[in-house]
Amino acid sequence: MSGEVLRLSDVGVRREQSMLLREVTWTVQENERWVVIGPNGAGKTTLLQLAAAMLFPTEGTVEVLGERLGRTDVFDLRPRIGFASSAVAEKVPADEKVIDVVLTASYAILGRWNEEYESADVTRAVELLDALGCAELIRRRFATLSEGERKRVQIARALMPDPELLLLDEPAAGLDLGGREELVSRLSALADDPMAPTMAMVTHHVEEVPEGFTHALLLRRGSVVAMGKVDEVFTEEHLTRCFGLPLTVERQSGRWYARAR
Ligand SMILES: Nc1ncnc2c1ncn2[C@@H]1O[C@H](COP(=O)(O)OP(=O)(O)OP(=O)(O)O)[C@@H](O)[C@H]1O
Repeated sequence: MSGEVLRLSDVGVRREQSMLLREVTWTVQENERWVVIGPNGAGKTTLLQLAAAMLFPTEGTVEVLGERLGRTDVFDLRPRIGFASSAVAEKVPADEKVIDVVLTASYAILGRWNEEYESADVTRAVELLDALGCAELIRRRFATLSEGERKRVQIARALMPDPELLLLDEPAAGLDLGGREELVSRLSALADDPMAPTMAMVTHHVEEVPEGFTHALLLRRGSVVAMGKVDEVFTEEHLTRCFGLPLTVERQSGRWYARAR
């Protein structure tokens, strides 16, 4: 794999008359932690779905973990990728127990049936839930959890198969201030963990970028506005262009803040 986890070359995604992404070229190296940021409708989820091998490009090429989409069996590739998104969470059966939401990721399925799990799998699921502050939720039904609790369980599920690439689509969406801050701090700890997989996270807000994230890609209307090291990308000029309004941007104690000028 030569240290390269993702390579998109001149990628376009077309749906009917619209280009959801155009001429996107993006490379992610092993151990990098990326944030993909942009306004509503910029194409962030579309980009993450390509990285998750859930979508094929209309133009250009996508290589994930050394495998070229269109020339590889995505059913072999997907278990190597941890993907947490509200679209995945919506597919969890209403009466599924939290422990099973995490355990079933070993088979890349949603909804426990008659599969057998080794005790090592159960131990790993419990440890991951514990690390994400969900130890007391293990026997609860997923449908009864709060939004913040669900987000943390989804991240535990995404980590369960020990993925080489972890993709998080808006992990802090819908959380209150306390929930957001707790999640950002857990993601920051994960970003600092040298054993954690390469990561890419989608968000609308620079305030949600955890300390320890190394790179950023700014998207607007399907095109890349800027990409590279976070410090070089999160400038007033770039973020103003990305969100289409004049912004003041500050960094304090490793976190970023933006407001309209
Ligand atoms: N099947 C489709 N046909 C036409 N347009 C589509 C289709 N799917 C998505 N789009 C449009 O593509 C654009 C990009 O969608 P995408 O979900 O990737 O954006 P996003 O940056 O994740 O947005 P948000 O921040 O609002 O979640 C949106 O304008 C969306 O309406």
